[in-house]
Amino acid sequence: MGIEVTVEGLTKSFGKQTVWQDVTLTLPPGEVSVMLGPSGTGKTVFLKSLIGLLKPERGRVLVDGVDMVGGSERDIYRTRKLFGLMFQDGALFGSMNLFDNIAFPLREHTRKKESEIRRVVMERMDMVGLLGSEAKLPGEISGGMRKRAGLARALVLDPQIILCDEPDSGLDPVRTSYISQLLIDLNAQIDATMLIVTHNLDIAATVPDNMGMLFRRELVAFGPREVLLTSDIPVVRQFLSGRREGPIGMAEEKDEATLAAEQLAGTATAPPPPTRLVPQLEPSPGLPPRQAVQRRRARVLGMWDQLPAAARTAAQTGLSPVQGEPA
Ligand SMILES: Nc1ncnc2c1ncn2[C@@H]1O[C@H](COP(=O)(O)OP(=O)(O)OP(=O)(O)O)[C@@H](O)[C@H]1O
Repeated sequence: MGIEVTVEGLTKSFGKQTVWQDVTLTLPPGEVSVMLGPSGTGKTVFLKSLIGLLKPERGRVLVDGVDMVGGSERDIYRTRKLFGLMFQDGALFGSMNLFDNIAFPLREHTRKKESEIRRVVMERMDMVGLLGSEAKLPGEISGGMRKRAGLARALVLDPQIILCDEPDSGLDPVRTSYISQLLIDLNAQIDATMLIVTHNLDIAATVPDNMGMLFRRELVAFGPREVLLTSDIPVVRQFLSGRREGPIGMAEEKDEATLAAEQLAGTATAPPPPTRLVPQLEPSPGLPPRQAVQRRRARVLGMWDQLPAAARTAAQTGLSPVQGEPA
């Protein structure tokens, strides 16, 4: 099962610019979470802070008993091996074919024999639908294939936590649907804790168990998908409905005058949240059920009293796949 990631009071600045402050959340083990937020709100900086590549000034990131912010370099380096990272562009080496790109972490970090490396690489290439493309160079394949290769490479060290930075960037809607399904299928197969950073509304609606949103240097919300998808927090509504009306402007925040004009015109708010949610994706036929589903069900029922009424209503259908409604 994937490992829990606990973030406590995290604050990151570059010089005088605070990217975000006092971010606190827990990524539940084996569940899929998505972090949303307008461009420039520090989502990539957040991912890099989780693995200790960037150092926040305050707060802790606890992974398997190690603080990825203040722990020793030795502990951080060792714990980083529990993570698989998929960057926006796949971050592949242009001069290496796909096989060698995907084999790279195994050759770098393990003493496995070439025969074993071949077995692992082919298995992961099969998982992401790239068998037969071993000899291709990154420049010879499509953006979607590069992303899948990046994902295969993120998987070779059997990560217990997977971080994906904008898996949809540069992909058409159909390829994005395939990537969404692939992420759910991977979760069913390896039960890893996953955090996906994205702007994509389809991914947000169909993939995660939990969602969060960064805006104006704060974590606006983080919780079960039902809470965010039915939220009436203006910035969350605006983002999820993809409208201009609301607090997010072209330069992230609208100025006071624009907001006041919208209030006057009665266009300041996004439409109300939906009452029924688009169902979350299921693993493809033939794959095992996601183990996270039952754990999450128990977790959400445990916080039932604290959930807003709209989230409870939305959760009632989604949380009762077997029988009976949560009380
Ligand atoms: N190494 C760095 N040095 C200085 N500033 C940085 C550094 N890395 C990121 N930033 C700044 O931090 C802010 C957040 O950047 P980040 O890339 O995390 O945003 P994002 O939410 O991922 O954006 P997008 O959705 O457009 O990818 C930006 O203002 C960026 O310029």
